[in-house]
Order: sequence, then C-alpha cells, then structure tokens
Amino acid sequence: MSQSPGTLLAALRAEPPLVQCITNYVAMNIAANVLLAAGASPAMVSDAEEAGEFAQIAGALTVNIGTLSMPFVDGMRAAIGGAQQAKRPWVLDPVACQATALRRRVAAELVALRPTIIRGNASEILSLVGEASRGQGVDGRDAVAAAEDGARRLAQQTGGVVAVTGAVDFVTDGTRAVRIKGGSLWMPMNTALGCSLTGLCGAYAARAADPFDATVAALAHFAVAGQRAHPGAQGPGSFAPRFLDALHAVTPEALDAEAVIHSAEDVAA
Ligand SMILES: Nc1ncnc2c1ncn2[C@@H]1O[C@H](COP(=O)(O)OP(=O)(O)O)[C@@H](O)[C@H]1O
Ligand SMILES: Cc1ncsc1CCOP(=O)(O)O
Ligand SMILES: [Mg+2]
Repeated sequence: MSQSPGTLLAALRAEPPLVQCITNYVAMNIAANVLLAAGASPAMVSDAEEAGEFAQIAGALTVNIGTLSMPFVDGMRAAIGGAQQAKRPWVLDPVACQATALRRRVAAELVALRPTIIRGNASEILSLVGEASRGQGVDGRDAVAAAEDGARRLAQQTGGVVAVTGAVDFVTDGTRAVRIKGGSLWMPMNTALGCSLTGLCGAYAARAADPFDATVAALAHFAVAGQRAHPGAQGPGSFAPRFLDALHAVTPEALDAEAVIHSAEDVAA
C-alpha cells in the first residue's frame, strides 16, 4: 500500500533523517537550509577517506555532479559503496551531464551503479538515455513531456525511480507514473533548488518503504511550498526566503490537501 506525502512528512519530522549530501559548491548552503526547513538533518560529507564510513551511519546518500572534480568522484564511489553495503537508498543528480565528456562518463558510471532514485531536469534525463538534449550548462531547456518515455526506460534499466522536474514534474519506476503540478516560475531562477530537491528526495527515501512514494512526496512538498510562496514574492530574490518558510510551515495534512498529483500511466500531458 502506498504512503501519502503527508504520512511521509509526518514520519520525517517525527524522526529527522540524517542525509549525507555529496553536492556542489553552489548548492552546499542552500540545500542544507532546505533540508533543515523541511525537517531533515543534512551533512555535506564527501572526502573519500570518510565518505564510505559516513554513508553507513546516514539514513540516505545523495550524489550530485554539479561542480565535478576527481576528488569528488572518488568520494562518490566510496560513499555509494558504503550506502550499498548498509542497504541505504541513494539518489543521483546528474547536473549538466550532457555538457562535457567527463560529465557524460561519470554520469554513466554512476547510473550503472543503479541509484535508488535519479532526479534531474528534462535535458539531463534525455542525455542519460542517449537522446538529443538542449540543456545549457546546468539549466534545462527541454520540456518534461519530451523526457517521459526516456525516464520510463531509464527506470526499467536501473530498477530504480526516475524523476524529471520542470513546470510539471514526472515520476516513474518504470511501471507506475505520476505528474505533479504546482511550484513557481521563480524556482528555476533560484540556483540550486533542483540540487536541494535531490537532497529532499534522499530525506524522504530514508523514511519511506517505497522510493517511488518518497520521490512523489519530496516533489509534492516542493510543489506545494513553491505555490504557497509565489503570491507574496516580487521576484526570485523575495521568493527564496518565502519558499524556505513555506517548506517549514506546510503540515502533513496541508501537504495531502494541496498536492496536485495525477496518474500518468497512459495519459499524455
Ligand atoms: N516553470 C516552472 N514552474 C513551476 N515550478 C518549476 C518550474 N521549473 C522548475 N520548477 C520546479 O523547480 C524545482 C527544481 O526543478 P528544475 O528547475 O527542473 O531543476 P534543476 O534546477 O536541476 O534544473 C522543482 O520543484 C520543479 O518542479
Ligand atoms: C550554477 C551551478 N554550476 C554548477 S552546479 C550549479 C548549481 C546548479 O543547481 P540546479 O541544478 O539546482 O539549478
Ligand atoms: Mg539541476
């Protein structure tokens, strides 16, 4: 039986999960604040000497290639090994994986390690499945709908969950699929919100029986908080603090009441 976003938010807040985030320099502070506001306990731990050990005490691991360098890659390999040994969920954010040979190579290596969840924008997901991507650096330039079939194939290939985010988000495990509406136009103009959402997927995965439910809950939490923060904001700057406050203020009951989640099993967008 599936667990609703509100049920999972209540579980997360009752026992804040420790989430190990190997993320980029841009996202470190923003993602940590997002996780704290939502109700989780982030730790940015990436050095290869300790990352594997830390992954065994964390509830979940998230791996993000945003500011890629070889020391980061060594830390990712160690951490993923630790998470797999401890049977912890881990989440991949393939930031700008279409952009360079190094990113394509590292992203392919990480996908082959079968992440529990992959979360990216449409341009990144298209690149992961070998399709033409119009991504410009870290910014997605493709419609979510264009990446839905690829996301289904990718989920079947990894045995995990794939989330494609954008104006309307899409989540699939290769069999089930949903679309999630909400958010705000100011969200893509706030750097590292996608990276922060990847961290939140990890937080929910640490508390959920099913990574599909965890991913839907994390994306719904963002969608509801973004929608609530939008009306009082004049632009991306004033949106940011309102969004953090909204992540914190949303209750489990409100999350279930306000989340707009539709089945996408065989209906076009
Ligand atoms: N046009 C939009 N309208 C509403 N929400 C959006 C829009 N674009 C992105 N979002 C939201 O912003 C968050 C980050 O997604 P996205 O911008 O796709 O990630 P990334 O920053 O990795 O490219 C998600 O919660 C997504 O739903
Ligand atoms: C701007 C930038 N450059 C390298 S990583 C990064 C942050 C990307 O964050 P997001 O993918 O969440 O927009
Ligand atoms: Mg991103």
